[in-house]
Amino acid sequence: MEKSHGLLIVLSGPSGAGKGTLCQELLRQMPDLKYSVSMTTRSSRPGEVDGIHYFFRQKAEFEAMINRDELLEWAKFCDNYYGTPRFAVEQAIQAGQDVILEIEIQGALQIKKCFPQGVFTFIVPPSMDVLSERIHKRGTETEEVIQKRLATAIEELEYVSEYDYVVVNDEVPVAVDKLKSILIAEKCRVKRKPFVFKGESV
Ligand SMILES: Nc1nc2c(ncn2[C@@H]2O[C@H](COP(=O)(O)OP(=O)(O)O)[C@@H](O)[C@H]2O)c(=O)[nH]1
Ligand SMILES: Nc1ncnc2c1ncn2[C@@H]1O[C@H](COP(=O)(O)OP(=O)(O)O)[C@@H](O)[C@H]1O
Repeated sequence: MEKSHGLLIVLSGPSGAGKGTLCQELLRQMPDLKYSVSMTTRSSRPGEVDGIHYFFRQKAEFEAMINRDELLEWAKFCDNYYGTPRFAVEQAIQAGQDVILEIEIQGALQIKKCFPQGVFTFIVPPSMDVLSERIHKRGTETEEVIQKRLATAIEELEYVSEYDYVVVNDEVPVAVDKLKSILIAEKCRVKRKPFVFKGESV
């Protein structure tokens, strides 16, 4: 059988919903899955490593990448730029590897336009109180930034209907099992429209 393209999995959800936690566990359990390392202009948090968690870049460099069309999608979120480097994702999918993108909604909607065959999954917390509690406990942002993110979260929840799947992150193992089930089912689909990459004709 001819080798098919990999899956493009898009994971979104409010800040503190648990995307990073679930993604890390999913990658541990599914080591063939490739994590797309995003580019951002925000400062690194303690423990975050350039090139592993994000590519941390200055605004000018980020804007130059936008101008060279080197980002598959990008968005401004809470005063910083975030974007997906195009090359690594396209190369992996073309090689048959499944790729996971952990991105916010504006970016996910851009991806949906160019790759509607992606698997769009939204992570939600069990409640807004739990979200607030988790984001405070994480302790990585100032109170001002936390409040901005919680306000943004309420707007973000309106977009669940744009996604194919929604997973409530109550218990980590349960939510990870759900994500795994989604991926396994998606990989068993009989029909999927092929990806058309930049510069290729349909
Ligand atoms: N559009 C887009 N959003 C991204 C990208 N990388 C990360 N994000 C999103 O940007 C938002 C802020 O991320 P971050 O500053 O790491 O905060 P956190 O979600 O609270 O851990 C989250 O919703 C991320 O999913 C990207 O490449 N593109
Ligand atoms: N199911 C869960 N139960 C309890 N705490 C969780 C759960 N999922 C994530 N957390 C914690 O909540 C905080 C936010 O999770 P994180 O993965 O950083 O969210 P996001 O990447 O969506 O911003 C972290 O401190 C994480 O350890």
